[in-house]
Amino acid sequence: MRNSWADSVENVATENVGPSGASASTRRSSYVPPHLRNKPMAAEPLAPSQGGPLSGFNGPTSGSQWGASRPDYRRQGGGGHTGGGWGGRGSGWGREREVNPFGNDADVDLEQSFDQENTGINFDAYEDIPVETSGENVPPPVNTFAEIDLGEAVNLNIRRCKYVKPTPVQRYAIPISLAGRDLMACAQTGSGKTAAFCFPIISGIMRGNFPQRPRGVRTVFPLALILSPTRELSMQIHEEAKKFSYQTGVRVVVAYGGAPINQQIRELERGVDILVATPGRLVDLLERAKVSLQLISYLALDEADRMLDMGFEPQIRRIVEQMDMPPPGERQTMLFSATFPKEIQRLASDFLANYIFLTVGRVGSSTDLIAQRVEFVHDGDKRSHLMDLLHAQMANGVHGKQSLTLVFVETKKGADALEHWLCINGFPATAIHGDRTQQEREQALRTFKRGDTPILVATDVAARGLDIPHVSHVVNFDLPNDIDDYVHRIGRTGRAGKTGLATAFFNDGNLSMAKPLADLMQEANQEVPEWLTRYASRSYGGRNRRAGAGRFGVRDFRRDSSYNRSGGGVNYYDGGNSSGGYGNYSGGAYGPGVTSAWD
Ligand SMILES: Nc1ncnc2c1ncn2[C@@H]1O[C@H](COP(=O)(O)OP(=O)(O)OP(=O)(O)O)[C@@H](O)[C@H]1O
Repeated sequence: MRNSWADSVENVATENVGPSGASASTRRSSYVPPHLRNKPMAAEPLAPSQGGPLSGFNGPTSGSQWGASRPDYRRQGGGGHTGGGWGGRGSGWGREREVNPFGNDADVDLEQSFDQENTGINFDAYEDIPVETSGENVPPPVNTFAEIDLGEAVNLNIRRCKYVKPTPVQRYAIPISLAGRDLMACAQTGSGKTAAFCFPIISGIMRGNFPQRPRGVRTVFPLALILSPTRELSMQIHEEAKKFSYQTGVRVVVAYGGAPINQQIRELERGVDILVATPGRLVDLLERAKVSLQLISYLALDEADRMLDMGFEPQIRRIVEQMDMPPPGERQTMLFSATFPKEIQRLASDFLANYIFLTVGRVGSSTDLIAQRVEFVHDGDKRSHLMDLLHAQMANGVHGKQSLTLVFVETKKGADALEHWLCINGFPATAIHGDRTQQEREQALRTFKRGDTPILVATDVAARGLDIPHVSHVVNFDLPNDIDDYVHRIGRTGRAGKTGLATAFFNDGNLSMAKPLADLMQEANQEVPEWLTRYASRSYGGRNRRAGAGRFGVRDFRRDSSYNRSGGGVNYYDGGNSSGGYGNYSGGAYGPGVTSAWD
């Protein structure tokens, strides 16, 4: 029996994070799940018996790791999966047929080698990108996928994805992760971070021998957990991870709020290796003892700075530190984002052990692929100004299925009102925000992606991570209050080496953004209007992470002279190196992020 959407209402309430940052579920803090009862909080984890993330990957040149087949362990736990054929890679799903995530494309071009260019991706755009690593014994980067031993099944999927060579963040992050190292990675929007954490996790699970999962319980024991801040981003990561793990025998399941939890539980019970989840729904599943984190060997936080800011931190700490997940050092932890304020780095370091800090491109910078314009527009003139932009786009043929426009506004009400106004003025539009049902949110994204409604009006719920092809123009109808949010918003265009345009409407209500915006545009070699420079030079205050930051924003906070670990001042970055020029970071005040329509 399928659950109705009404069933999920209660779960939505549980999932949503209130302005205080506490979810309904976190308030039920006295509840102890059955599998944790009579146990100390930090239960001793069942360490992977061999081949786990810390057990000696010999580096990209060490030959194949693919001798042994995977043990048939999944039928012990979850209780739901009865099909055979879990053991072999590429053996499909036993009696359950694995859906081909590539559709009809699955079998094309598999003979082609990685050397053959077959996509329109402009990798030259990334040629001179500055890269910096810090930490001990940083593994060297690779230049090609062929240099990395990800296994034949994953290699086939990389070809099916038409990835010809690794992006810069992948070149550095994948060898680091395959070597079992913890990683805090900062790379520009649209530069392929999802694959950078998925590939090592999938190949690690394929390579590893993990302990048998307990029999006779209905709790499931994933081996990897990927957390992301929004439902749509979790769904997207799930879709990507399914492609990367097609016919590997690695099973990926997603759990997010706003959708029926019972359906997700049934899906989990059929077996799960990699769980992709939003924090609120995961806490719910943990409290119901449907999921145990005892066997987690890999933890990835996408949009990690967002996950650790004021809105999410308590939930993340609860999941990572107060349930049954193995501690840092016994699991491998990877944090990824395009922005990483120093205060967040400091918090994040609690989750990591002897980690490597990697920056590809200037930390928190926008990519040069995005042409940025800023225009002075009074609030009352914004609609007609937007209309002018849209008419000009149409006149230039830049409108329609191949040329989507994403318009960011500050409030949910504002999103609804602008969507309505655009529609009645002849511009098919849709909207996405936190007050819409999950069905409506997904429908809005679908019609936008298809180009049926080539304009999407969105709150910040769509600001991070979403990879929507053909978004050619991002309009900041209302500017955010935080420059990092601006970076993520405009990053919905100019992805994977393609170019894009971002237009911001600025007025006296955005004074605190003047300086960070002018600095950011300058960094990205954009033309800064004189009037904005004048506003910036008046140096309005405001709670901005980047206010006062040096030219290249934040870098590894351990490099600060004030950083002192255990009073010993351990120098964690001696082994680091950099290519490309970084200026000196001169410190920046991080203020609390503005929580809005997040999951
Ligand atoms: N090696 C590659 N070759 C070609 N395309 C790639 C490669 N790696 C990733 N991509 C594509 O690049 C696009 C952006 O990737 P992804 O969504 O992982 O970016 P991201 O860095 O996570 O962005 P954001 O910071 O916005 O979350 C996707 O469409 C993805 O399929």
